Amino acid sequence: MAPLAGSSTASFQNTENPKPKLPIPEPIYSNIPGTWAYDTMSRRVDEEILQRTYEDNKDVLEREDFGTIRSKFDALRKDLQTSSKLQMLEELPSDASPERKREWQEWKTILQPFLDRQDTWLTAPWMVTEFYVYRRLIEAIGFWDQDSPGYLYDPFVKQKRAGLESSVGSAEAMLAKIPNLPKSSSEGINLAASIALWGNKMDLSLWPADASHATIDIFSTILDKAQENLLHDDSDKLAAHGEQLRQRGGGNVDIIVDNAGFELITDLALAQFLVDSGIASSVTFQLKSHPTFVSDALERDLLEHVEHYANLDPSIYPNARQSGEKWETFLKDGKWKCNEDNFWVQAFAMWDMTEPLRTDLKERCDLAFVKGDANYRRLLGDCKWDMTASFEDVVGAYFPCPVCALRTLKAEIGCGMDADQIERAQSLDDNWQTNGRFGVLHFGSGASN
Ligand SMILES: O=P(O)(O)OC[C@H]1O[C@](O)(CO)[C@@H](O)[C@@H]1O
Repeated sequence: MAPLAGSSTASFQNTENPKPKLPIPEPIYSNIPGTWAYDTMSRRVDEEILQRTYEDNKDVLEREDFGTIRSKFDALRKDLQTSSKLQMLEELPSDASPERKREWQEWKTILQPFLDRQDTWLTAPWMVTEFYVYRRLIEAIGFWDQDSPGYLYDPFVKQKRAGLESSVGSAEAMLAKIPNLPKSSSEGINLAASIALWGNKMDLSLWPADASHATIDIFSTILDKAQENLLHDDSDKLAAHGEQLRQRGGGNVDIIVDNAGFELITDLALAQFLVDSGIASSVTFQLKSHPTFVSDALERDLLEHVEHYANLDPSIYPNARQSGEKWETFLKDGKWKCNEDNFWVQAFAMWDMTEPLRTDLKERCDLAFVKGDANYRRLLGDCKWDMTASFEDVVGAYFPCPVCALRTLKAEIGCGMDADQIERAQSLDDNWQTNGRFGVLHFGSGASN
């Protein structure tokens, strides 16, 4: 089934923000059988992700006081199973805080064009519906409702903890490398970035975690294949920019974080290197404001990861323990900061970044690392760009500051890859766009206005 005529709304707000330099193509829809987007929205989210969420939270979901939450959770699953029409989020109580009202209004802005068209879960753009699943889950839980038994309840905590525990074995070997990386040559920043890039392969929404891998160093094998599996590599540009920041005494670097668990440990390792090398005088972790996409990290996850590592047994995990202690100091000294923002859990294209976040990045941030597949999809507005279209013209042209995307490919979307690399990946692997085997490192200079 082709997308509905006139349904190409990739940009949900009419902001004055700078836009990509090239004409914006159609977004991805999830109504074409055989595509990964279709499988995700018609089956995977309900049968795998929400089913596992139910199993992980069975003890609370079957409690009497969770009755209303359970009904809303089941209703969400039913809506997905029947691909019903989208509906607006529930109205807020009149005494809701300005923050909640604003967040609700932003979702209204996102959803209204598709509510007007009576779109279903499959006919609205994929990015909208996939983010909306998690927002509906948060609504069902009553995550922000102080009177709800689900107040601030994280349904993914069990998986995130398992991911944290199983990260240690691989992380011990990886963290041993970080203090020894050369600080002023491109080799150091390139290896630290490569570690954070390939950390994105270890994604719990695709490959659920269990603690049984806690002593196995799987990641070394992944890193061995890093260069071979990279389909675009701007690490020279990244290193040159990093060196400029280092020479002027260090910049403000942000990491727009993706998954908790092993990937987050690789982000902390990157941030450690950035501070130790003098490339960054401060690192801000941009984190999700509510549980989403199963494994995406909140501030509390980050703090829990740091604490876990700082308390590891030093006779078994000396390097991981030492890093954990160092990370605690960075947080205490204010060299590392955490910032949660609703924008990171919304389906806006990144060129429609909301305020005050956009102005903050524009004025304060000297380099933003954008981690993972879902964030990358948003960089591209989840639109079907020509895969060879330059990253600078698509993202570098509008992003509010210099930007480096570190992504393993998990969705049928991309840009900035040479045709011969695309052909190589196609010939090696039928599922090259979605199975996380291949990665890209893109650098964009950012909009000047
Ligand atoms: O954790 P990441 O890298 O953002 O990956 C999550 C993304 O991957 C997928 O699971 C597949 O595209 C999406 O559902 C989601 O956009």
